[in-house]
Amino acid sequence: MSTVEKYFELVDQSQQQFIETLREIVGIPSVSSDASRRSDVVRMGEWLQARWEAIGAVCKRVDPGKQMLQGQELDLPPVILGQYGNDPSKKTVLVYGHYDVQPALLEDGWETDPFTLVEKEDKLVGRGSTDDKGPVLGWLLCVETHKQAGIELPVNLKFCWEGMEESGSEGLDAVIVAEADKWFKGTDVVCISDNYWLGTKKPCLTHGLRGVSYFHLQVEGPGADLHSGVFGGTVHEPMVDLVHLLAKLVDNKGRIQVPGIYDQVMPVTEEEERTYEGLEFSHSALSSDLKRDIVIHSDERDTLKHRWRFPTLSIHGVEGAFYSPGDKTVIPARVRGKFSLRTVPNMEPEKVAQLVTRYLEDEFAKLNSKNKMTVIETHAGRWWYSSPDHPNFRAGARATEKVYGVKPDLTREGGSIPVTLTFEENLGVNVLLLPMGAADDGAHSINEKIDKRNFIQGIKLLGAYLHEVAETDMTATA
Ligand SMILES: NCC(=O)N[C@@H](Cc1c[nH]cn1)C(=O)O
Ligand SMILES: [Zn+2]
Ligand SMILES: [Zn+2]
Repeated sequence: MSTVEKYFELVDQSQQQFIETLREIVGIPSVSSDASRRSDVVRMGEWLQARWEAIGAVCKRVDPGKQMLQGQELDLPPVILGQYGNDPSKKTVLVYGHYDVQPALLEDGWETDPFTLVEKEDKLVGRGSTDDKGPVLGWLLCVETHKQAGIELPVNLKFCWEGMEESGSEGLDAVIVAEADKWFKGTDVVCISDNYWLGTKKPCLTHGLRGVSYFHLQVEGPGADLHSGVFGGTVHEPMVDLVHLLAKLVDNKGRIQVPGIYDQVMPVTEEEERTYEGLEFSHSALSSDLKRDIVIHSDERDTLKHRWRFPTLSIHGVEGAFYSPGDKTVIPARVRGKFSLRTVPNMEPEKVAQLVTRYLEDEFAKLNSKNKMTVIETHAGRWWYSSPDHPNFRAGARATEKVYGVKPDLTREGGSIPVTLTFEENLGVNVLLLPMGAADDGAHSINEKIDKRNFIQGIKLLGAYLHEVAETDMTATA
């Protein structure tokens, strides 16, 4: 039996124990966007540091500074840097993941408490199970299992765990820039497990991500909320202005209405057209996931293009609006609409912000409103595109074949992990995205889950990848 097979066998034997550990960390509600949960985010980072140190990793906790959140000044959660092994004859792999999660409330529609991991048939349901606690834990369990089995890790492992990814990775870029020639020195390749398969059956490797530019559109009117019976029709209502402006941003076919926004978008080439062929992706599976057929496009390739390589604009919510049950006849005094654009090659965030702001100012001027409008860009992360023709991807493909017995699809992703580009640019090495979860996991949604199979096979995949990297000449071109 080869060392990798021995590792696989031990992973299989440890399944229930691995699930219990996932249960423990899903139970830490590390929601980075909620000031009242900040101590839980920090606790989660400290949990990871303690567990890695317990197996002999050398860790460094970096506290990246402060932030203002919900009117409070808070310490940003720690970035946990670490190193396991320091053998100059081995390659060094840097892995990244995030230990914070999206908010989740039972009343959002969860069938069970979001922060209690529930085993439901073949699923492990709980906030963070797939995004990104399952994969982050996967790396730890992979190394712990090697140690327990007496199998030498074939590479040196560096890691970087952050607690602000779901809130724009505030503070992280500065840490990476500062540590590029220090903590991260000697890194040969980077691997990130924080995205999903295209479908539910076939694994994939990912070589592109969209960027994200997030905006708050604030409209301020009277000094306090007003009675609509007394003031309706006699004052400029902030909500009326806001709804009008939000409706001007995008049409119901997904076409962004901001002039100039498509000018920087790279045209589709014939070579790119071919990359959409033969992928595990279908509208019927997508509609069944969505529980209703609400897909805009009729051609599957168009859906993928609008997910991967065209910009999109989504409206997320309105702060300050009346949203409780009942019929309160209020005119809200100040409202903030929140929306974001997903950006693609070759869009520049600065240009996007300029176009969006100018357009909203022009549209607001047409309203002749006496309210005050402000456009605030709260965070922006850049898109990333890389050629999959690199030995790091070949190592990922071989590992996938070993675990799943199929060649992985090559995909891009509609979501954003801005740190990917920061690593690539500052460390000058290739980055592979190696997802663990499947398309129907419901990341950011209610009832988020990871299939037991993906979790367990995923832990094997991460280990197999490290063994493949060790045997791959990272300087060889195809
Ligand atoms: N798994 C990656 C992910 O979910 N990324 C977030 C990043 C983000 C940006 N702003 C807030 N969160 C995403 O929405 O793509
Ligand atoms: Zn994530
Ligand atoms: Zn996420």
